[in-house]
Amino acid sequence: MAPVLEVRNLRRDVADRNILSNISFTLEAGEILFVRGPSGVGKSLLLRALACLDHPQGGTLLLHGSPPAHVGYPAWRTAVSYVPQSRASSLRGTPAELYFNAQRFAAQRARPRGDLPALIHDLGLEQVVLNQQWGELSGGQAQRVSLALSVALGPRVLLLDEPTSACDPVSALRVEQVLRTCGAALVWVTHDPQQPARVGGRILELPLGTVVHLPLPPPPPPLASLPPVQMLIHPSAEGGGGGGGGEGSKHSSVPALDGGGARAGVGPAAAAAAPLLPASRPAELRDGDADVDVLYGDGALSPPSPSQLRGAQGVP
Ligand SMILES: Nc1ncnc2c1ncn2[C@@H]1O[C@H](COP(=O)(O)OP(=O)(O)OP(=O)(O)O)[C@@H](O)[C@H]1O
Repeated sequence: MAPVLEVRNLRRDVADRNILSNISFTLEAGEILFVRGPSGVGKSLLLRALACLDHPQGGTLLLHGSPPAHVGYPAWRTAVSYVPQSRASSLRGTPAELYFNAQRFAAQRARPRGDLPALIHDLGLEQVVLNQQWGELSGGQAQRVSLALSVALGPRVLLLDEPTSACDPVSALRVEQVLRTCGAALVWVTHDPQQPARVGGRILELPLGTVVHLPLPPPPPPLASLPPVQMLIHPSAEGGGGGGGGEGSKHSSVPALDGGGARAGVGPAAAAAAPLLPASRPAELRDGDADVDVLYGDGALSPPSPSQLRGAQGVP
């Protein structure tokens, strides 16, 4: 059977400068490939090419044996989901609205979803973050919420650009555990020298593109043994006194989703694409944006219900 993702001799040039060449690897379902290399070597450019957000200057990409043109670009970006390092400053509205709106993309419809409230819990966040404005969230909160939304949308491959860069050490452990068990194959850019050994998998070393196998990691500590983040901030919260978040709140109700008429500014793919989307973006890479226009052109959206957030089925 064809691997989930196959990359052959990928080349990336920017402004007539060659950044990457001859990058090749395959990724099977659920596999983890860390990407390491010095700052500026081309890690983000690699992820963007894998997500078909930018055109590579050479090489072949295959998803289950099919090239992007056969899969279709919106379907490719749905299956191979890029999670940028930091939230796009253009994001408006709340994470719940963004998640709900993303599900209205044609390529996203009728796909199985993960349990978003459970992911929020496992990442050490309170459910209320789903209803806060993006601009009100801290960098670390926004990073984990973005991850939760991306995992809940159930991609085959997650492209992670330093997913723990804004996290405290306990939150980073939570992110690692959620990601390693989420079921998607992962391409994971990291600058943390210990992270690959903690999580396991393989390492793609840039710029040469050498792939190194890692020994099996020790079993991770159970999530329940990690202190909830709110306890680290407010030690007096021990015992769960009414906070409604953190470890004690897995099954606490999702707060009322009062959309308030605010609409998300962009969908996840468009948000990811924002920094490098010149007007001259090739037409074939733009077709996914039609959904964005539909999304913002069709009036006020109903706020998502708790059951919509929870999803009917597990992540594939
Ligand atoms: N839109 C662009 N225009 C011109 N040069 C760019 C563009 N995007 C990236 N580059 C250049 O390409 C190179 C690789 O950038 P990239 O962001 O992929 O590096 P990186 O390995 O992810 O770095 P870091 O670890 O610091 O995030 C850098 O020299 C960068 O300046």
